[in-house]
This record gives sequence, structure tokens and C-alpha cells, in this order.
Amino acid sequence: MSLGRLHLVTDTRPGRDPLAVARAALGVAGRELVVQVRVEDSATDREAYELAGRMVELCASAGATCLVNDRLHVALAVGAAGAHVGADDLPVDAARRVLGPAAVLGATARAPGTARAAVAAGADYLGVGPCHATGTKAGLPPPIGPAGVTAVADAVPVPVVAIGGVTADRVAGLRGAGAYGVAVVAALADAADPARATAELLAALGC
Ligand SMILES: Cc1ncc(COP(=O)(O)OP(=O)(O)O)c(N)n1
Ligand SMILES: Cc1nc(C(=O)O)sc1CCOP(=O)(O)O
Ligand SMILES: [Mg+2]
Repeated sequence: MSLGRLHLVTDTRPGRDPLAVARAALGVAGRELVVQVRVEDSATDREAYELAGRMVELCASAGATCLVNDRLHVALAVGAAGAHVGADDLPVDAARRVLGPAAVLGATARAPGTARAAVAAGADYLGVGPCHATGTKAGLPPPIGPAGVTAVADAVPVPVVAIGGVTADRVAGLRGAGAYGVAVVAALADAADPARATAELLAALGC
């Protein structure tokens, strides 16, 4: 599997335009971009399906990968490349059974033990964080920092994607800590110029 190193997780805030941000990022990053469609828990399946369907089309035209967060049935329904699951979602082994062997399956892990278990259960990559403080998602545990990324990366043979408070300035530290790539919401969704912000993140990633 060749996984993109820059993951754009869609902004769930009302009034945002995740398709416009993705379009700008895809124009710069192409196949190096993974777009993960993440919606509010309160969003309906129909809303998730419609956004994910449009995102799959956008990604396909750029050669990029589209994943769906949490909702595996939506991932299957829109023909996404796969999905990402965490502690409140279907367990990784169940998600793998639902999606099948060819799908890209990501799992959240915050420590080496859960990371090893997720890989044994069928995860292709791990989302590891929060690496730094973030205002994007409430209720997260304290940041694990680059040292926490290293602890996980040293424990597993799959790509580690660092998430949480990631900015272009922090990418080098995370890469040095063992991250294969990074996942961002605000660094692109809040950027005045998302295309330029994408280019800065890619440069920091060495892409
Ligand atoms: C790349 C990546 N890493 C971690 C997460 C978080 O997933 P999860 O813990 O299931 O939380 P929600 O995103 O579902 O709120 C992620 N989405 N992506
Ligand atoms: C959705 C999500 N999950 C996280 C985790 O650590 O599990 S951090 C996060 C939000 C990341 O947003 P930003 O790039 O704006 O900090
Ligand atoms: Mg989840």
C-alpha cells in the first residue's frame, strides 16, 4: 500500500466548505493527499453520504485517496478507498471484515499497546495523537508530544500518521519522531490560502 503522507480531515464546523478546501489541497498535493471525510456525530447518514460521494469524485479526478471516518456503511456505499476507526467505533477486526481485505483501514492509537493490537486486528496505518493541543476536537486526552509518536512508531511496522495541532512548523519534529505523515483539520481549513498551506505542509513533509 502506498499511503499519502498528507491527510486532510474535513472540518465539521457549520458554515464551512470542506469541498472547497479539498479542491484547493488536491490541486497542489494530488495523489500525496488522503482526504478523510469526517462529519459531526449529529449529521445524518444522508448528509455524510452526499459529502463523501462528492469527495470520492473529487479525489478520483486527482488520483488521491478518499477515506470515511467512523461510518463504514457510508464508505462502502460511496466506493471510498477505506475508512478510519477509533475507540468509539467498530473494533478494527470487525471493521476489516466489513470493508474487506483490499480496503485501506486506519485506526486511532495513542500508546504502543493499543497500536500493536490495532495492527494485529488489521489496521493498515495508525492515527496517533493528539500530538499537540488542538481546539478542533473536544474531550481529547493530553497531548502525547513527539515522544509519544516515537513510542508508537517504534512499536509497529505500519505508517504512523500524527494528528492534533499539526502545523507546517511542527512537521519536522513529528517526522523526526517517526511519523510517516500528518493529518490536519485547522492547518488547511483555517488557512487564508489553503493551496499555499498545502504546499507548505508538503514541503515540510519532504514531498
Ligand atoms: C488520522 C486520524 N487519526 C485519528 C483520528 C481520530 O479518530 P477517532 O478517535 O475515532 O475520533 P473521531 O475522529 O471519530 O472523532 C482520525 N479521525 N483520523
Ligand atoms: C479529529 C481529531 N482526532 C484527534 C485525535 O487525537 O484523535 S485530534 C483531531 C482534530 C485535529 O484537528 P487539528 O488539525 O485542527 O488540530
Ligand atoms: Mg471515530
